[in-house]
Amino acid sequence: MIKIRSLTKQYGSNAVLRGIDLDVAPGEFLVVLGPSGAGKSTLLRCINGLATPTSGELVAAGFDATDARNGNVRKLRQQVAMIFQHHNVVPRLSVLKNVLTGRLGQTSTLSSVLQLFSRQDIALAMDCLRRVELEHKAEQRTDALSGGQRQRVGIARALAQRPQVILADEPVASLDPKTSRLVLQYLRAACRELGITVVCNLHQVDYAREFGDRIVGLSGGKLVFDGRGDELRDSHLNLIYSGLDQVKAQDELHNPIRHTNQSIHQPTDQPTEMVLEGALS
Ligand SMILES: Nc1ncnc2c1ncn2[C@@H]1O[C@H](COP(=O)(O)OP(=O)(O)OP(=O)(O)O)[C@@H](O)[C@H]1O
Repeated sequence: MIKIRSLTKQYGSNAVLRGIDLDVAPGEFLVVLGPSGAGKSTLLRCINGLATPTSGELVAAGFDATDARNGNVRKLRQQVAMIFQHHNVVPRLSVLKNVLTGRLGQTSTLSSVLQLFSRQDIALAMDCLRRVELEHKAEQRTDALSGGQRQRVGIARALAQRPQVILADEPVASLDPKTSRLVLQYLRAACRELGITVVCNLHQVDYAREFGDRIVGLSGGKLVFDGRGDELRDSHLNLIYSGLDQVKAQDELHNPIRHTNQSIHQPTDQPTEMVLEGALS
């Protein structure tokens, strides 16, 4: 479902992703672990076209994610939904309307502008709300919900897109442990039932072991672990969380980054918030 080869991403002289090779199978729940600044968000942003890779190959849901042309990115994002740490729901809209915004990419421009949704879209949105057990809140304003409930609305919105892939960027970072597990349970159950592939960035090793079919560890922009939760040992965690300097030093020794030969993209990628605001205006 996702195929990544020799992927690099540089922001100016900052080499954030340094040669990622990764395959994610259809229906797999993959967790990405790594310290702050390891490049986890950048990896997800490359997968759904929010950031343009500097070099390498990246195919997601059948689309070439290195092709930054508008038409291609739009089609890619229809198939690759995103869930964010801060929910990114619109507080003043009802829960149902928030979920329906997941259908905007599939409706005509006029319908989107007028926020006209078909009966099928509304039925689909209600089904997505049922999967996160929030159908009884459909007509409530979203700002009346708790943080955990808002994140469940975020999951329902992603599901309403009917994507092949969901990318979740630290979806439980601002939630308490009990709520975090509940949210991850909803995400995993819905994706299992619908056969959706998930790539989920997490900071919590326990949740990674509990929910991930597979875990990859990212450190200094390189993958330093790839295996099942029960294969993840303390030595791997040391490499993931303390190995930043070693990984970079080894890389400079064996595979120096050729700043002169690469096309270096300036940090002009679209911020996440802008994309969402654009979809709702
Ligand atoms: N748009 C951008 N412009 C310039 N630099 C960026 C941009 N986005 C990310 N970076 C840089 O890329 C590096 C990796 O950031 P990224 O957000 O991918 O890390 P992360 O592993 O997701 O961290 P965290 O766990 O804190 O979210 C950081 O040094 C960051 O400053």
